[in-house]
Amino acid sequence: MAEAKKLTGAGLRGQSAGETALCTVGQSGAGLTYRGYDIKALADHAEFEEVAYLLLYGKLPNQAELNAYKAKLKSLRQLPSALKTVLENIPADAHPMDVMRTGCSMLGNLETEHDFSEQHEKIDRMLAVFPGLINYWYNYSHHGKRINVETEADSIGEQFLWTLHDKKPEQLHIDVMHASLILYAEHEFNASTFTARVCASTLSDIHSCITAAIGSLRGPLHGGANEAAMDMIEQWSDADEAEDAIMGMLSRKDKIMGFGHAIYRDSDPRNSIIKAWSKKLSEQVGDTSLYAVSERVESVMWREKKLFCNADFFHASAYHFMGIPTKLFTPIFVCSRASGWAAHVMEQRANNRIIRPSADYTGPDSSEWVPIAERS
Ligand SMILES: CC(=O)SCCNC(=O)CCNC(=O)[C@H](O)C(C)(C)COP(=O)(O)OP(=O)(O)OC[C@H]1O[C@@H](n2cnc3c(N)ncnc32)[C@H](O)[C@@H]1OP(=O)(O)O
Ligand SMILES: O=C([O-])CC(=O)C(=O)O
Repeated sequence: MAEAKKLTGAGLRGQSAGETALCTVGQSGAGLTYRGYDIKALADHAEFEEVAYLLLYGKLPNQAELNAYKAKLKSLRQLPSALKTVLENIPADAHPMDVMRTGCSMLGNLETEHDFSEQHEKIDRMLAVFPGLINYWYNYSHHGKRINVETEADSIGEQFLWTLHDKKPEQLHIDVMHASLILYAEHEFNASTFTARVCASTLSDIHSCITAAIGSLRGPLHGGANEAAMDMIEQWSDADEAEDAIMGMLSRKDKIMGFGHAIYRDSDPRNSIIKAWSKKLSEQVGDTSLYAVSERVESVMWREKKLFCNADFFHASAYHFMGIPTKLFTPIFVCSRASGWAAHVMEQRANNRIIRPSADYTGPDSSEWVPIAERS
């Protein structure tokens, strides 16, 4: 069994900041479980909605419960017209994560959570709405098209692809989306989830918690790494060119996006799963460079730095092969992680104390007041 990574130093590394029954990350150096279920079993066998239900309702659904849950999510997809108006006013060059953040916040204005007894309703609504929300904005701002978001799609992943391309997606792509959304659904006290929990600890409303988490996920050191990885790998036309470029980046001490992890030591268990899907998709589209480039970057990073791909790296090529524009990669992460964030918000609310750590003061001992006219 691999040893767990030694966790010390800045960034609260290695400090327990609370309890959770939702997820374990890297306890044996590599593993990932949601409520005790291994990530590989979930990604191999479950639909995303089963996993969302597991996180949000505490158990795997039976068939009748799953059918009812999916039917409910399907019935909650429509976008309020005031939300459409807001989306239509956001420019095409806005960052799609800013669109998600604004869209979530606007939904909170229109359908405010007045009482925690409404939390499940509000969460299900967000899960149902998010794919259509981002793709409504994308299609309107980029193609001048007002799409119908009330599709016949059977799942959240299918809904994302359907509303993006305005047509029913093929089965392989739906299968990839289930696996991808499952891999991204939950990850213990990562930065965005912790953000959601800090917000929840003030007894704020669910839309504020999720909006805050979206802002936190946006950064390239967290969810934004899948887009940054794509921007990097698409510059190279073959594996040798990629190797030369990576060697140069390492010599300049550049960060290589999609590699490394705050908790895992020698692998991220999500990588081999999304990598296998990326390979399958590359074969389907007849790709001759991007997958080979990605594999070479992976082997050079391990050879040179013992750094491994995290969940984001092979998501880049997988999403690209499905015709998803790079700027929409991180919003897909939101469509998935909203389930984990919301489960953490509910867990925090159920056993709450306001999160308020201390700081080690490093400023001056004492400063003497100087009237404004005498200041330099
Ligand atoms: C879904 C997700 O959010 S997964 C994470 C997505 N983020 C990325 O892919 C961004 C690239 N990766 C990183 O920036 C980091 O690995 C993080 C933010 C994920 C983790 O950060 P940390 O916990 O501080 O990393 P860690 O302590 O393991 O770093 C050890 C050393 O490896 C280096 N290192 C870590 N990751 C990378 C990388 N991707 N490229 C180059 N060097 C790296 C660090 O700079 C550090 O070097 P130093 O000791 O000389 O300062
Ligand atoms: O756990 C982390 O720090 C980041 C991560 O992989 C995730 O949120 O999925």
